[in-house]
Amino acid sequence: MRRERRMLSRMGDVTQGSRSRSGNSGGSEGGRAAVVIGGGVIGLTTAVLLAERGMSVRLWDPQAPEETTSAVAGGLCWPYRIEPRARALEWAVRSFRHFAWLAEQPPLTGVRLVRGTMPDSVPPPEWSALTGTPPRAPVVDMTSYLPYLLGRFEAAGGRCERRAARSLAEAAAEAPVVVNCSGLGARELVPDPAVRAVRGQVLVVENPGIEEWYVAASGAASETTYFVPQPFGLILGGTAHDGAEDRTPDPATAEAIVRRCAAIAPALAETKVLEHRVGLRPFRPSVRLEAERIPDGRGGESLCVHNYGHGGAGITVSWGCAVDAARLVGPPMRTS
Ligand SMILES: Cc1cc2nc3c(=O)[nH]c(=O)nc-3n(C[C@H](O)[C@H](O)[C@H](O)COP(=O)(O)OP(=O)(O)OC[C@H]3O[C@@H](n4cnc5c(N)ncnc54)[C@H](O)[C@@H]3O)c2cc1C
Repeated sequence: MRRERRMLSRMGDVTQGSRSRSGNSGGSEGGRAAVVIGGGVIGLTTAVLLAERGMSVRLWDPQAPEETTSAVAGGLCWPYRIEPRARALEWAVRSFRHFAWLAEQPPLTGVRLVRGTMPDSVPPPEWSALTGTPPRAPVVDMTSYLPYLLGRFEAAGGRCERRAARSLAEAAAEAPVVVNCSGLGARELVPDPAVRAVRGQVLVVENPGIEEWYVAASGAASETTYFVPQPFGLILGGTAHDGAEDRTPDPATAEAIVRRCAAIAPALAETKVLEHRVGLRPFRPSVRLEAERIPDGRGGESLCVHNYGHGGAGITVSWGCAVDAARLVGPPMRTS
């Protein structure tokens, strides 16, 4: 755990944030208390960081991690379908460093550094400097990684509660700090009409021996062609349909994905399909990562830090965004 703290402090000093002027003290054992809303990769990562800084953190989500959009993701760390580009790149670069460290313990974390090809895109120099040429990027097995994050959160004293926040005020009534990582749920919770779903469909197939990832995806195209090797099979993708919300896999779409991938790797034409998956990317024209003060329902105020709208790159930017969210939360101990 000490090594993890050292690693995070190298990513950015998270103890120098602004001081809270919260009227709601609600801490435990002298530390400040927080409710994190949302247990996908964004909420879990942020909750880990806050709990490891000594805050008393409760994580609210009516769903288990394996039911989230985060569990559907291909798991390749690459800044795709996320805005604003420049900030996303900074978050991705900082996250890369932490993922590279997690990749030193792949069976535990589910993170590996894997070589691949992206024929259609010229990555920004900051990204190429990290990934090399040809690129070697983090590939995250979400079936291992989400439980790893959960274990790390609980080891740091965090508590998971299977409950939905009906409003931000409900959470504010229970803690001086609320961190809103509700993804697509922010549409209703905030409410924020700028958040919209970008539907993605993928398949998991038996891997005929492919060890490198391949991605042909332009930012705006609704059909992409990619495969990502994972320990449980090869993920084939994909689609990106703006505003579509049907979570049922479409057989014709699945066939078209296999055809496109087989045009690149012919062995994929005959491979056995293990699973169909659909997820809704929580897209926003600009990720919302900022703080505001909200009423706590008792005449005081709580600090609310928003961290949502990460579109097609939530895993890729998760650690960088969590560090910025922690800065906005401020120091772990109560100061007023
Ligand atoms: C097909 C597909 C492939 C993808 N591939 C990649 C990839 O290779 N690399 C990458 O970086 N990204 C990828 N993504 C994008 C990535 O999955 C998302 O950006 C990421 O999962 C967003 O994480 P999140 O935690 O914000 O949202 P989610 O995982 O959706 O979690 C949000 C959680 O908030 C909870 N919630 C909502 N409202 C409330 C409330 N009122 N109270 C309590 N809880 C609430 C929900 O129940 C949910 O569990 C992919 C997405 C899809 C669909």
